[in-house]
Amino acid sequence: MKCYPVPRENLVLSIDNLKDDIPEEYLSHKECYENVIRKGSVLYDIFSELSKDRKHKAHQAPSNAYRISDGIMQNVNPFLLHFALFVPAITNQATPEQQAEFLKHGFGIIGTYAQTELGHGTFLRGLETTATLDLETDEFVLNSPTLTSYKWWPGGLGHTANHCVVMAQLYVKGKCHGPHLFFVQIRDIETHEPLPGLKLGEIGAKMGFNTADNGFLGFHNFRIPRNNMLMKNSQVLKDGTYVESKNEKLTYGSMVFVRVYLLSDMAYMLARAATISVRYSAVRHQSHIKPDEPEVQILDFVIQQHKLFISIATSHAFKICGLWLWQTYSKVMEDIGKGSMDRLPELHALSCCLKTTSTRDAGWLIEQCRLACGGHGYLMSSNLPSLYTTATAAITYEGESTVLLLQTARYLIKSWKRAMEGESLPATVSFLSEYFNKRYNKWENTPKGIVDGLKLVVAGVTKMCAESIQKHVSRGQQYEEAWNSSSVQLIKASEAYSRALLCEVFWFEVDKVSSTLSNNLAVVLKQLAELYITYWALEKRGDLLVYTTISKDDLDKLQERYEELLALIRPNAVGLVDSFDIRDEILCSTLGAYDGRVYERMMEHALKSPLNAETVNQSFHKYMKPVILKHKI
Ligand SMILES: CCCCCCCCCC/C=C\CCCCCCCCCC(=O)SCCNC(=O)CCNC(=O)[C@H](O)C(C)(C)COP(=O)(O)OP(=O)(O)OC[C@H]1O[C@@H](n2cnc3c(N)ncnc32)[C@H](O)[C@@H]1OP(=O)(O)O
Ligand SMILES: Cc1cc2nc3c(=O)[nH]c(=O)nc-3n(C[C@H](O)[C@H](O)[C@H](O)COP(=O)(O)OP(=O)(O)OC[C@H]3O[C@@H](n4cnc5c(N)ncnc54)[C@H](O)[C@@H]3O)c2cc1C
Repeated sequence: MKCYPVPRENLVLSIDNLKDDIPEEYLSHKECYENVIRKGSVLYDIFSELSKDRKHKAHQAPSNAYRISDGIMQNVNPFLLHFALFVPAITNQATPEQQAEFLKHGFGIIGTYAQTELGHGTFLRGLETTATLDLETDEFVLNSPTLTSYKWWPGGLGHTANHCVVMAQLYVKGKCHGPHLFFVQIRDIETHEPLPGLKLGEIGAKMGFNTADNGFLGFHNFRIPRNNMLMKNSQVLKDGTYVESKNEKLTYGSMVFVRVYLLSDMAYMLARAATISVRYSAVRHQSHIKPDEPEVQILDFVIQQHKLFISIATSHAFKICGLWLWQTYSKVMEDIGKGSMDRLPELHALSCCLKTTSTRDAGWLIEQCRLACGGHGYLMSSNLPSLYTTATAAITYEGESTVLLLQTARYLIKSWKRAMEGESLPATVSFLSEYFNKRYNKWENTPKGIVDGLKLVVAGVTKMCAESIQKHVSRGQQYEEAWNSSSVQLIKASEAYSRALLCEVFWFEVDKVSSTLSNNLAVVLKQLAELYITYWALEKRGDLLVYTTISKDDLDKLQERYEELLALIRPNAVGLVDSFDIRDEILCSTLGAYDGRVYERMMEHALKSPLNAETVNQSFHKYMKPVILKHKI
């Protein structure tokens, strides 16, 4: 990701009107939205001034913008899609001339990415919005032919964005050419009124993400210039000639960008949850270990360490793997720019399974951090509930988890077949050839031995899937039916692949840099990486017993080593979460503040509840009192 000058956090955090007088949980749905627009507009203005001052492309957010925005907003920024998908879609899918035209207003326009419809989110080839070329007027006519074709979910679409990139089925001279992207203005810049021929609104309250302004959009004979189709990969000429893309999947490139980004995003989500729960566990004293000694810090309970240290390790795993995946993405994008798309399928497969595993793990680990804080973790003021609802939305958006794992499985099966035919494979799946040629080692109780074992599981499950598909086909099913019949195992193969990748990249990246680090830092990072790998070896002991030569004795030794690692990490636990360096104003947690004044902060926050503004609420006199007096004996 390009590094732009970043607004120093303390500059942004010092701006008075970015502070909230009333905690957001006490605002109405509408007040919440208006509050984030107020704060988001201040940020938007800062980023705009910042980029103009430094002659940077005046439409790209600084690299730490997301982190600052998350903290200031204390919820999702309704301008997020402008930066996350609208601008990347234009810069990746439009010609240079179109980019200059569409982005000439820089921060003067606010966009979103309108792909999902009421009736379709996963199956893009089933999208119903149409864009039909009118040769006479040199325009496309956009329509939503059915209720299910209404765009539904795009962030910022309800009341914030005035432009969007729309995914619609392209029709030229009566022929459908499949989903293509179009640049569409949807509101008047001055008045913000929806343009004629459009039906716009927000989709209603959600489990979380309630400030994202997810909206709906319907088209009725809405006209845009022909040049508004993003034409970098495929074109429609003035005479109606359709020039197809070298690879129709290039249209989906913007989704790969966000999936790659989400690994780092989840690292940050987990860093926050771990900071809150570990610091709280150092402050909270509860119960005894030795009956004749004072109550202990709950962080001294080994089971509490088991619940929390995996989150510290996982945050580092996702950060390191996120950087590795970003480098892969950047290289593949560079290759595509030079006309080679050889590695696009590999990138697609990697981004699908790593996005899924990182978002799923972030979800259950944040929940585990919440539960480890007892009742106080259930308070909104702990910020753990909001972290949970924000993180778990990512399991669904940008590609629903099951569907993406099946995409990776598709790649594994194809790679397995190539291995059977003796073809060479990319490094990320070359272990399939080694397995096929029976070139693998006896179990070793070392991080490398565990990584090799996890790869053997992937190969073994992939082989089992290939055989299952073949079995169903031999019984008369079509390939697609056989694929569906084997999908439970196919998901398992992808999950195993993703876990092996995370363990391998985490361990070897840490091992690679450890010689450049101070001894103390190298030791602690290696302890975290070994904890992560050993944790997952124990979690996946069943598969390891089936597919490797691991023994019961090896597993007992791994369990012992795991518990040793918990004890080794315990003295550094608070220092490790402090090193995430997340300021209180961004952490937004009564339980996780740096000064440890948990109980005072909890009471301060409770007193901000509007209910505590008076000792007796009016409802007593209006409703309770008559009933109490009536039944008073
Ligand atoms: C003011 C201050 C603000 C500061 C903010 C700063 C912000 C900074 C940047 C932050 C960036 C990110 C932050 C994250 C926030 C995100 C917020 C929410 C965003 C949510 C957005 C969305 O949800 S957009 C909609 C997402 N939708 C999807 O993902 C749809 C999923 N479905 C699909 O991808 C496809 O339909 C499918 C793959 C599932 C199936 O399609 P299809 O049936 O056509 O595929 P097949 O299975 O038949 O396979 C066909 C072949 O195509 C290959 N393929 C498929 N997809 C891709 C792809 N994407 N890339 C490459 N190749 C692909 C597939 O492999 C098959 O190939 P073969 O096997 O060779 O046939
Ligand atoms: C908070 C949030 C923000 C969002 N923001 C945006 C946005 O900005 N822009 C945008 O365009 N979209 C956005 N979305 C929509 C999101 O991309 C879709 O919800 C997502 O792609 C899933 O599609 P769907 O909701 O139609 O679920 P479906 O695809 O209908 O999935 C429902 C179930 O069917 C299963 N299923 C579907 N297909 C298959 C298959 N082939 N094989 C096996 N099982 C299958 C799924 O696994 C799932 O269990 C957002 C969604 C959320 C929750």
